[in-house]
Amino acid sequence: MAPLKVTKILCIGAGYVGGPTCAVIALKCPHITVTIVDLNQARIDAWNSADFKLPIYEPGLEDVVRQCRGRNLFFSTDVEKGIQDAELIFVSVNTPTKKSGVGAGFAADLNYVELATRQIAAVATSSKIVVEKSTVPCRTAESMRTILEANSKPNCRFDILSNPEFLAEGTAISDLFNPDRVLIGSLQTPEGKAACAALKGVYANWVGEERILTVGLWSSELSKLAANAMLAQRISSVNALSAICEATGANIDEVANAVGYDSRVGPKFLKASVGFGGSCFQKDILNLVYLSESLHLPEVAAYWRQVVEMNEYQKRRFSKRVVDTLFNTITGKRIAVLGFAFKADTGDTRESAAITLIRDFQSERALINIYDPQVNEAQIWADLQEASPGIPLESIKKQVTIHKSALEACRDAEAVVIATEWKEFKEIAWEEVYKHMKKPAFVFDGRLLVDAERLGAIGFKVTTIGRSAILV
Ligand SMILES: NC(=O)c1ccc[n+]([C@@H]2O[C@H](COP(=O)([O-])OP(=O)(O)OC[C@H]3O[C@@H](n4cnc5c(N)ncnc54)[C@H](O)[C@@H]3O)[C@@H](O)[C@H]2O)c1
Ligand SMILES: O=c1ccn([C@@H]2O[C@H](COP(=O)(O)OP(=O)(O)O[C@H]3O[C@H](CO)[C@@H](O)[C@H](O)[C@H]3O)[C@@H](O)[C@H]2O)c(=O)[nH]1
Repeated sequence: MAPLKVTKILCIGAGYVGGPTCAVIALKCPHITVTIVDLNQARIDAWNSADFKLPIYEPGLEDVVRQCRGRNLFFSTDVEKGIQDAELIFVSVNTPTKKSGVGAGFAADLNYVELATRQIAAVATSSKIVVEKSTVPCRTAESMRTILEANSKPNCRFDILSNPEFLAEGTAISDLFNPDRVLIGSLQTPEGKAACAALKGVYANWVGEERILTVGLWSSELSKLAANAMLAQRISSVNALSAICEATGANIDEVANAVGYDSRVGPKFLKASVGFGGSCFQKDILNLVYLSESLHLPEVAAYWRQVVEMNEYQKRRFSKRVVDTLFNTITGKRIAVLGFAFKADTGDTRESAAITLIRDFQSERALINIYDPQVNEAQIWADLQEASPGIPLESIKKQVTIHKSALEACRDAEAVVIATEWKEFKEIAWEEVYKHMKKPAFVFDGRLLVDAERLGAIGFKVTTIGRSAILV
């Protein structure tokens, strides 16, 4: 069966994945018309804004959108028209952890995927390739196929592919330009293979064939969960070792470097931290835990669950170290938290370790100053409110202040806590910060970011994750 040459693509979901991924497809494939739709009008308005104030911050994204928007890249809320026109549809909607019902706290909430699938079935009047872009549990494509086939019109067939996304926020555009691999899963039928070839043809416009892996549907779905679980496992492993370093005098940077030199281990993703955050790692591991339990594999479930438990322990351990070091109480003390995003180069705050730390400091009745170069105030207040249900925003605002610069946030503080690895925190005028802080002035580096010896020489008392003594 000759593969279809795709000319019209729709993406349902204009979020962190759908937006950048399909903008890059539009850039690299000028012969393809790409439309990205979302139910969220404000989000679509931001993608269409005249001054390119896009709804997500991602280095290089604005440049891509400037080149294609209005040419072969369109953003819209007209989901139905988008479905009717497209030959290939990416489903790139959110799949958060379920908050209630069966599997609450572990299983993925597939409601958005199901609603999008039902809408495709209801509206489509011609055959479509439907591509699962969202991260989903193994065998979700089967449910999508059942829904589509049960609701399809005559002469309308649907082929389902799995094409999980591996981009990391903050480096999304370079990851998309130059991916380690593109993974496409399909049924191993002639129709499935033809659909797979059609999608492969899209990526082949800029990705070398040797990096486009084609596999079975279920392997593709599971590979996405497996990749995230193994990446997060590396961080939890190094964070577990950081606790041993703090207790023994070993230095986690030196240990990670020595271990990473082994080519079988490799140097990447071994940076000890205050804990991993982001919308994916925890959600996807919990999803894997739920899948393992559903398959009656309790030992496998317990193994992966420990990766998340170690991450919680790491956050708790860090907050406690702050309290212990500040003479066992932070009540009424001013603490500057530098960074609110879950990692540098993004404005995304989902599952950010900073939120947990601030909540812990709030419950110790500290006064907290926050500064982040990208996260807007409204987002910070929304996250803090969600983290402390039942506490009115006015009460939170009595304890927490948001500042417009690091210097301002550190003024009159007793301690600075580095929660996100923004490069600008490395380059702050630390001498100036020191002058304006209460003494002794403490720095807690949760990201192995600053030069502890240099700060020590200025006069700071520095506590670094994975290092034992306070440097004076
Ligand atoms: N964020 C990442 O870095 C990343 C990376 C790889 C994979 N993923 C996965 O990709 C998926 C999407 O993640 P995201 O971060 O882009 O989520 P997101 O919340 O930023 O975006 C999802 C968008 O889908 C829209 N939506 C939901 N249902 C819809 C419908 N029926 N019709 C139209 N729009 C609809 C929402 O309004 C939202 O704007 C998730 O499964 C996630 O696990 C995320
Ligand atoms: O050595 C490291 C590396 C990362 N982190 C932290 O881990 C979290 C996640 O970082 P990263 O993986 O870089 O960002 P994400 O955007 O969450 O990307 C992950 O999750 C995506 C969503 O599934 C996948 O597509 C990506 O491949 C996968 O890296 C962040 O809080 C980082 O600060 C560390 O603490 N130490």
